[in-house]
Amino acid sequence: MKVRIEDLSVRYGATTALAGLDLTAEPAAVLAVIGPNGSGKSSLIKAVAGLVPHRGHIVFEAGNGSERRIGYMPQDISSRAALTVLEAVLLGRLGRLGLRVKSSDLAMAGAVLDELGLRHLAGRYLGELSGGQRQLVFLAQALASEPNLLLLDEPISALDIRHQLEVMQIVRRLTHQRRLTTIVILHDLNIAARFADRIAVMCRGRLICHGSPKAVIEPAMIAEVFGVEAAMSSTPDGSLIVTPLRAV
Ligand SMILES: Nc1ncnc2c1ncn2[C@@H]1O[C@H](COP(=O)(O)OP(=O)(O)OP(=O)(O)O)[C@@H](O)[C@H]1O
Repeated sequence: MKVRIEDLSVRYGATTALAGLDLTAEPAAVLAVIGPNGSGKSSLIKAVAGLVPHRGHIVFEAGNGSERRIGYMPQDISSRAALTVLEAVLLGRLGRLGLRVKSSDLAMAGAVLDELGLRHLAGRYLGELSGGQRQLVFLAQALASEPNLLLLDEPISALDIRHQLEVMQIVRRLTHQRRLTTIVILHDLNIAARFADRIAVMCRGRLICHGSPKAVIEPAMIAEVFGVEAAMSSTPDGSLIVTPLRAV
C-alpha cells in the first residue's frame, strides 16, 4: 500500500499543526518521522489514520485490489479500560471479529503475544502493567489487525534498550517480509538511522527534508532543526552514530 500525501494541512482552532506537507510512504519500507516536540509528527500520523480533520489529499494506492488495513499505535498509552492484555490485543482485530471470537483470532493474538514476549501477561489487566509493558501491548494490538499500513507514534519511548532494539527489529522485519508500509515517529536519531529505510524531518509543521538516513542525518540538519551541535561517527557495520554535544 503506497501512501501519497499531498498538500496536507491540519489545524486545531488557531494552531496550525501541519502546513502543506507532501510526502510518500512506500510499501516494504520503514519511514521514520523525526522532529522537535510540537513539529506536527503526531498530527501527520493521525491525519493518515483518519483521526483528525485535514485539508489536502491522502491517497492510498493498494496493489492487487487489497483493502486498506491500518494498524495504529497512539503516543498516549495510558488506559483505564478494565481489559486484560489478551482482550486488548483482540480488540486490534475489531474489524474482523464477529459475535464470537474465532479460534483463528485467538491464534493470531497468541502469535503476536509470543512475538513480543507478552504471553505470560495475557490474563493481566492493563492497569496492572508497567509503562513499558503497556507500550508493548499497544504495539501487539496494532500488529494483531494484520495491517498493511502500520502507523506507530513513538512506539519505544517507554522501553529499556533491549526492548527498543527488539521492537525495532520486529518492525523492520515484518515491514520487509510482509511488505507493510510503516510510518514510525521516533525521537532517537540513532535508532532512526539504524532501522529506517527513509527518514522525514519535520519542523514547525513543515517537511524540512527526506531521504535515506545517510543523506538526512547530518550535523547541519541537526543544528538547524533541533538546535543541537552533534558529532557523527559510524559503527563497524556502517550505521551512523549521532552524539549530541550541546544545545546551541
Ligand atoms: N488536540 C489539539 N488541540 C490543539 N492543539 C493541538 C492539539 N494536538 C496538537 N496540537 C498542537 O499542534 C502542534 C503539533 O502537535 P503534534 O502533537 O502533532 O506534534 P509532535 O511533533 O507529535 O510533538 P511531540 O514530539 O511533542 O509528540 C503543537 O503546537 C500542538 O500544541
